[in-house]
Amino acid sequence: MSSESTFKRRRLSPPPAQPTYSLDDEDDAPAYVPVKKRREALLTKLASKHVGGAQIADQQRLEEEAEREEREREEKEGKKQRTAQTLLQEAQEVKRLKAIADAAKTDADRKREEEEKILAAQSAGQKALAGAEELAKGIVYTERLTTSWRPPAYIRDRTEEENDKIREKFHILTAGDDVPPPIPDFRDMKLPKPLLDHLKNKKIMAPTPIQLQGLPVAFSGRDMIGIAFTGSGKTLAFSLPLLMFALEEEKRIPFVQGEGPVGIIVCPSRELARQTYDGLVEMGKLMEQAGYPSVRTLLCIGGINMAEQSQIMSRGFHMVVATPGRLQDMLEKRKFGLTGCKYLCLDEADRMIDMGFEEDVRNIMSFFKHQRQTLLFSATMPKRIQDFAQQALVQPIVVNVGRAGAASMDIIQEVEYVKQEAKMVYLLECLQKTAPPTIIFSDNKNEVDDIQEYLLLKGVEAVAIHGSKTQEEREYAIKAFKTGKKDVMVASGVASKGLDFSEIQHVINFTMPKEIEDYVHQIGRTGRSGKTGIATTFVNMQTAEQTLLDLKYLLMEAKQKIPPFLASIEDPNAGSGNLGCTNCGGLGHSIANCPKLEENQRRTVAGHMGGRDTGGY
Ligand SMILES: Nc1ncnc2c1ncn2[C@@H]1O[C@H](COP(=O)(O)OP(=O)(O)OP(=O)(O)O)[C@@H](O)[C@H]1O
Repeated sequence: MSSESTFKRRRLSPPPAQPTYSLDDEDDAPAYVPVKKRREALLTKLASKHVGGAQIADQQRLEEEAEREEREREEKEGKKQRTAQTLLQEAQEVKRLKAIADAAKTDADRKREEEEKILAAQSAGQKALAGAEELAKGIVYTERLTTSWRPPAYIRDRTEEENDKIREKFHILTAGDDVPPPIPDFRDMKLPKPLLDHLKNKKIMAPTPIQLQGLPVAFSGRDMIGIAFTGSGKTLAFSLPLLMFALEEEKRIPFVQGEGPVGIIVCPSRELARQTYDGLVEMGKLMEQAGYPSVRTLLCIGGINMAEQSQIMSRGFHMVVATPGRLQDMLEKRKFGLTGCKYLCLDEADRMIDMGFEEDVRNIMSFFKHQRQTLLFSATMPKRIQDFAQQALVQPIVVNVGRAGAASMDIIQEVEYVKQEAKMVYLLECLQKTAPPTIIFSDNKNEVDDIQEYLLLKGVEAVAIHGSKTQEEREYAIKAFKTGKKDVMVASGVASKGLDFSEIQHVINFTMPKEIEDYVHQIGRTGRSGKTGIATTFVNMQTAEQTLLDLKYLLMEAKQKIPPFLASIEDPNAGSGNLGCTNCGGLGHSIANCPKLEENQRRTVAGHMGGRDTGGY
């Protein structure tokens, strides 16, 4: 029932009189009083008074004032109309200009926009790289961590222009806020003397570019993405800060059973983890001999009996070097926790994610109970991975030495056309190019075995590693090759990624890897720490044209000889401003036809069941 039917609406008091305005009360006057009326009112007012000279002046002033106000009001009204008109015109103008711009857009612009969309779509389905718990609880760290480390005063006093000059000299690009200064001398990094002596003994006299900028960043506690060529000394750039941090913590309060670690380095392969572990143990021992506190490192990789590590576990340990699978397993079984852990480094981070360890990494991150310093390192770091990894980092600094995905300039790259059936025989001839040691790569486990068998038959001392070999077999092979007992190692790419064998003379890619990033990592086993090496790659009809195009551009970038059959491949995107693939970094294609995208999709569907060697981790 409506209230109207019950109650008669009745006016109880007379309506308020129409508001009247006086000139004395202009402040309260919300409505317009025509100037004519105002003038009349003013004259009436003045007429009622005695008119003297001053009053006439007053009158004139008041009249002028009234006129001015009128003018202003008219102007305002006009402006309002004009504004409305202008906005409309503006909108039309914007539309017109956009149409012109659209028409003028080059194919390259349109392509770039298209690529950005593909990249965005790629990332859209991707969960942020952060711990599951952090993601679930929406924990976001906004403040960067700080440490007590400071560069010496004379370095702190350098101007930003001076710092930029140093970076320029070493071809270092940085991104991020408040980037710590580059330090081109180990002595200025406040390293303890035994460590400085150790570096000198290893003929490590001056920091490499990734070290001279990466170490100050890491010592300062900052999150970081470090990108530098294969063999450019990245391992030291993330191992030294962890060692220093461990020493500091042990010095503060000695660790007992059940305590630690303070930091973790995760590597994509067991061999790479062992290599990093060996380096840390060596430096730790050296420090202990020099009277510094004892710091302990746990190796946590698949294929080894963890009982061997029980002695370390029983004393409390400071550092862990691990592969993702075994580390996750240990954490889930509560063999140790990450409550006090503040340092996480992912070596070959992009590889790890590409190899399908993304979920494992996320799980590992969720065992951290506090904010950590997170560092990602690799020779190749496609933008896709950088963008996605940024979510796990706090105000990160990107340190980039050369283009991500570029090959080391210390490698002579030779690409040869060899028919499939002629490969084995030609391999023997190819081995003569240099003295040993030589590494031969193949992506296929069976082919690795076949090559080794053939070489053994021909009297070549060869060992082999791939994901299906037992841990003992792998360790034996690496040791025999490293110590020079064997001249040749035949390997699947994954099993030997990131391994630092000293003085490899020659890398032979028996099969050109489908992805150019794999090629960069594989040839990167030679030409390390400033020495020159040779890489020979066999290609033939079976090599995809796009892969060949990527290779052609990479050779061009590295100023290498381009064989005629590569030179003759035409780039369908030539001249369209193609800046390479934002997904994998390949220069010969765009993201729209990136082989890696296809591979990722295939892997998602197949659940890592492909025949390709994933290293057995
Ligand atoms: N400042 C330096 N001066 C000379 N040699 C160095 C220096 N730093 C490291 N090295 C040596 O260079 C070699 C390669 O280093 P490292 O394995 O760290 O390279 P990397 O950048 O990790 O390569 P990859 O990407 O292939 O894993 C090692 O033998 C190391 O001892």
